[in-house]
Amino acid sequence: MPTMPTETAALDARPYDALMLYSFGGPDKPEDVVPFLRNVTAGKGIPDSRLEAVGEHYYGFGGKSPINEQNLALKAALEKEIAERGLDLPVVWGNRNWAPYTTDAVDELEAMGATRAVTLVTSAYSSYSGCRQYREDLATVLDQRGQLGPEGSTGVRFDKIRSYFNTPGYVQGNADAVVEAYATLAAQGGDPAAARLLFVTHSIPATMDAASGVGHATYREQHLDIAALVAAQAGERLGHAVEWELAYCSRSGPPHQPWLEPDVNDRLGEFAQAGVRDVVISPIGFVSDHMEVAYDLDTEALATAREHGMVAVRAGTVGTREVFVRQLVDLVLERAALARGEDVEQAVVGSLPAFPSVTPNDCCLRVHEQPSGIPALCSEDMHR
Ligand SMILES: CC1=C(CCC(=O)O)c2cc3nc(cc4[nH]c(cc5[nH]c(cc1n2)c(C)c5CCC(=O)O)c(CCC(=O)O)c4C)C(CCC(=O)O)=C3C
Ligand SMILES: [Fe+2]
Repeated sequence: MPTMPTETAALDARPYDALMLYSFGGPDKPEDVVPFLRNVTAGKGIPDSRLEAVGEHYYGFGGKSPINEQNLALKAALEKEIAERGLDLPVVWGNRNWAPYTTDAVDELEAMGATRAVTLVTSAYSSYSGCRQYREDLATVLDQRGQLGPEGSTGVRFDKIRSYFNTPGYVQGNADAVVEAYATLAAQGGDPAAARLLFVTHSIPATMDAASGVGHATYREQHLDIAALVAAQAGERLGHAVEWELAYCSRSGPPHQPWLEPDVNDRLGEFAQAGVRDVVISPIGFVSDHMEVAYDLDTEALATAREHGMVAVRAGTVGTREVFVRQLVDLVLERAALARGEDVEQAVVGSLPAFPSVTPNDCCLRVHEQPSGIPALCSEDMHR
């Protein structure tokens, strides 16, 4: 193909002819809640009591999770950024647990004649839940469609961009949101200079955290690495030191099973006991204000803080912030250059290296050294 100057930008996404935005999914209406929860929890050993409670969280929001609209907004923002760069890369959206499902996205890719897609999952960190589970589900769906061979897809090929928690755009987007939250705290009569910064992410079983550390830092370590950066960037801009720590939300699983701790509510209680009155909560584990944020933080954790008489503000998620969307498109182009075999400089921040986009075969298992037997795409053995 001749490289005419007007086509230069458009060629940058080669070999990809589509971008797949791949997310969790959530119910759109009350009738969806139970089937959605069944999809999420099939074979996961989550107690019925927890499922009933989570169902109530959704019903409290009219049976509708905000996540689908947030993904549509992210899709639109990506399309805009892609168009502004003169790239020809249609975006399709699919979810693991609700419509449009993974298989719907594959149908759409086929209908548009795509042959090789680059995948962007809406999880910034590497663990079973944010990395391998997506790759397993994609392989399983291809298998159900009769499109899985020993090296991966025999139909549309799928690559993925690397985990992006330690990229400049992700960290800056979170730091911007934290700075804004400190201003809100001051406007609400809080004392920003005294406020603690409590980062929050999704708790996972301790065994899953251990398994997340094959070939790279664990899920917990990934958070600690960039939390330090977000706090330092925010502190510099606020003009005072920021004391921070990491807590967890949304624990499920049976009570005897260890999950990452402390729980955000427990930690807020301890803060109150220690005389801390002002808190900024930064949900660095999540990319949008979906139910885990809207319920577990905005409803539950903020109520806990109020009960203790604290002034607490929840910082935003990166959502569709420009700095984040630009970063995602940069990562798509970086992945494309890697696929073309070019030498590319991978932008990273913090002390950890760029995470792999073709993972070790035993990357992010549910349990260390216990392969599920379920094939997972985008690994050394299954890179198609
Ligand atoms: C690390 C992580 C993220 C963050 C990364 C990312 O953002 O992807 C995340 C995101 C999300 N989790 C979500 C919802 C749920 N997660 C559940 C259960 C679980 N999550 C886990 C982990 C994670 N989950 C784990 C280890 C379980 C136990 C089951 C298992 O071992 O796999 C359950 C079952 C009930 C319950 O146990 O709570 C639900 C309903 C939604 C949708 C929200 C909406 O609808 O707006 C989103 C974005
Ligand atoms: Fe979850």
